[in-house]
Amino acid sequence: MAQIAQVLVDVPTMQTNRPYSYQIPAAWQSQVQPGMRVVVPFGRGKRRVQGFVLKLDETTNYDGDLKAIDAVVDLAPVLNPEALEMTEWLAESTFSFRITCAQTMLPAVMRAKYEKQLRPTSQTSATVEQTLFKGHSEVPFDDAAQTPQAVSELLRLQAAGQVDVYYQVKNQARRKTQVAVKTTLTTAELVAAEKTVRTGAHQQLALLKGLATLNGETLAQKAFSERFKVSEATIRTGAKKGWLKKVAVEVYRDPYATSDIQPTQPLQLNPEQQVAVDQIVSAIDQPATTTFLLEGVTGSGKTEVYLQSMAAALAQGKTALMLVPEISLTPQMVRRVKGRFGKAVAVLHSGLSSGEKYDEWRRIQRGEAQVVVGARSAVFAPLTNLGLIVMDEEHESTYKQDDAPRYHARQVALWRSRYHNCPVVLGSATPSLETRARAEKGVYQRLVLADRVNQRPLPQVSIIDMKKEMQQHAESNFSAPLLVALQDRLDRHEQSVLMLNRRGYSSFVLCRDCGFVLKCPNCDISLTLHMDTHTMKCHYCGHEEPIPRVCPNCHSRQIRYYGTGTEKVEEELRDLLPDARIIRMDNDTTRKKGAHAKLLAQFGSGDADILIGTQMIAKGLDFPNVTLVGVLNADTALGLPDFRASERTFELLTQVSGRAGRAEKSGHVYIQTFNPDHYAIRFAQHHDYEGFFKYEMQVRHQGGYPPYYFTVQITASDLDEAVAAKRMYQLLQWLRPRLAPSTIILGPTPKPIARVNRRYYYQIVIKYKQEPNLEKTLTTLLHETQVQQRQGLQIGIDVEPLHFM
Ligand SMILES: Nc1ncnc2c1ncn2[C@@H]1O[C@H](COP(=O)(O)OP(=O)(O)OP(=O)(O)O)[C@@H](O)[C@H]1O
Ligand SMILES: [Zn+2]
Ligand SMILES: [Zn+2]
Repeated sequence: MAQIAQVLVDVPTMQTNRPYSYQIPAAWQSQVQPGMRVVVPFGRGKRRVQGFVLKLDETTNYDGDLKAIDAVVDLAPVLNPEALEMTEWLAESTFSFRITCAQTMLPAVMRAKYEKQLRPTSQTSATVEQTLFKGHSEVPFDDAAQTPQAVSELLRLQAAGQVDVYYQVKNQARRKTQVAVKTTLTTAELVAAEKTVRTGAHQQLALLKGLATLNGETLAQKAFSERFKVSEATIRTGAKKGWLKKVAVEVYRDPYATSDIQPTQPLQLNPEQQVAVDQIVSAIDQPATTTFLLEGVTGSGKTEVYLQSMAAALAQGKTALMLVPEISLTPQMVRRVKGRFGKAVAVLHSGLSSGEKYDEWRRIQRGEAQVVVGARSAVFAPLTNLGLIVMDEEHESTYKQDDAPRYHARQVALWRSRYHNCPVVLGSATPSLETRARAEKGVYQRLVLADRVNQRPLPQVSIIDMKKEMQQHAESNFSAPLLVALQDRLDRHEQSVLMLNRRGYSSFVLCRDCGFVLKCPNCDISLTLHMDTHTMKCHYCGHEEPIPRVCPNCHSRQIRYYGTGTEKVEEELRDLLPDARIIRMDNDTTRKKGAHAKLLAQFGSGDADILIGTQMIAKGLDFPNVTLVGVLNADTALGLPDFRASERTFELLTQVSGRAGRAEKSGHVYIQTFNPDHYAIRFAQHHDYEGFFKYEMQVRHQGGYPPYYFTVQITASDLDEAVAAKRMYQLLQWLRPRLAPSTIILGPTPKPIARVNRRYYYQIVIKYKQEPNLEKTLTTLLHETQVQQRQGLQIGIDVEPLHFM
């Protein structure tokens, strides 16, 4: 019998991938299994930490006395064998710690929370007692560590043994339970009990009759008292007399319980859809680990392809996972999947309360849900026997996590596909360049839906040159042609969508006369405005210059920060079109839970004529009566200091254009821009993804950017700017000799928003084609910087970062 457990411990300040051995107390030896969480003593003193059991051993080669496991948190493993194996791969490929990976796979409520407390020691001086503890036996660390000075003072006291930092494990996952009734008496005993009740006690008789119908099952107390018309007081009496027991039963919180989703039937596929479904289903049947790229124009019916392929997996007794960028933004998708698969569907996304998420997660873990729809972290859903993984809008950057482990859900999906031997479908109208390039090489199999369903044409797109418009209408957000089109839709009772691009607000300057954006002379990337230093900086190479007062290109004085808010746009539109009914969707109007879905439902039911919004309205919406789409400012994303700026702009314009004319009536799109000749805008005008792909690949090739190069970003942050900067320069010295001469290292440079949360950020970008030493070097870096983390400096490693800001 296993007596030793290998435990991955969670020590926030001293992470390691090496498991520690613990004795399993005799009483638990048959219970403890890999994948369970346990609480173990760690280090000296009374410190307790949480950990995951990785493995069981009969013996240990450790000589000393092994400490014993203190408590078992779970009654059954929370990480299955697949998840345990995945932590190892994920930690290696993202340069993070296994414990962080293990926790990422669980719903937030199940992650260990620690309360960090300061406690006095036997060596605490009287002054420290008075100033820090003020007579208390412990004080919260965060209260005491308000300033950098306070932190360094605490570190000094800790080093001198005057204070102890103490971590308290908290487990916050709570099941929701309900009181239910249950009887242990036989039918004969219940009948006998009836004789003991006086004849007038109708309620008690009803109670006994009711209990007799239960056949030993439990029934919620509320349902019981409604069904048999007995009061709670009578049930209490029954419990006293020993007729029944009150028990707590678990109930699931169902986030979609109140919604009225109509069941749907599979649609008759068109020939292109049929080809796609046939290919995918054949890979499910084989089974094969093929990765498909489903490249289908907006409104081509990709969703129906996903649904019918998923149905094929279910028909084989397998499960299906469908990833979507952010469900709260696309409530329509959840409805479609639930409509087709009903109760078999579990939904995981950030819009749910943590309790709801926990319940959905357990339904999946227990095999009660065969289909999972969810955002990024749903890629870890504990589905067994996977038959298909679908990733909708695969180009979306929300699939990449910003904090450690900095994983991309696509990478995890591909790993799981190999584990389960099942296909993956990556779907998009605008695939990421990386994905499309892989399909070109034959790594992914490309499936194309070239036409919209029912031969609907893609909308006509007009580009409006705002430099000319500005000369005529000065400061308006609306060009003359767009206004005419809006009025026209009002007259015809059709709907319009207006998008205001808020990405990259005011962080760059643009000439309103010639559209000029200031670029770095070395990198051909836009310079970013830094108001703190009043300079323009390049975030790739560090180049810096003063903010221009006149346009370097045309000498106009109309050079300014570009930007305008949704609220201002709404106001102006109400002036211009007083009769229009307008809905505004932005961060302000959608903060409340469910607000998104509500506003969209309102628009969908025809309660408004115009929907104004930020990027959040660009994607996935399928409203038949929308025939006009207007983009107020196509340029803001173009000005970002990021080599993906053109790709993002093309993608956004194509996606938002795709909202127009999806049903019988044809659509029209107006794109307002200061750069009417930019290739990203031209290709979007012609719905020409393939043309854009070829052109952009050349640009990337010339600039030495992905997918021709791999990139890794390393950031350092500290409360003290000098410490962060100095550490980055040391890091550069340390890295250079360890990496191949052909590898390019850019920086260090301060990050565009150099100071966030009182911390200063500096970054280095490594670009390489082949770098045999990378893995070893970065793993060493990860482990060595642990010591510095303790002193407040934080190092982050990001493989293939999606944002360079
Ligand atoms: N075979 C079909 N016959 C009839 N209607 C269909 C068929 N396939 C899909 N549709 C309908 O066409 C519309 C567009 O489909 P869908 O929303 O799946 O497009 P999409 O490719 O996901 O577009 P986008 O990329 O813009 O989100 C939907 O209303 C859908 O119900
Ligand atoms: Zn100019
Ligand atoms: Zn530069």
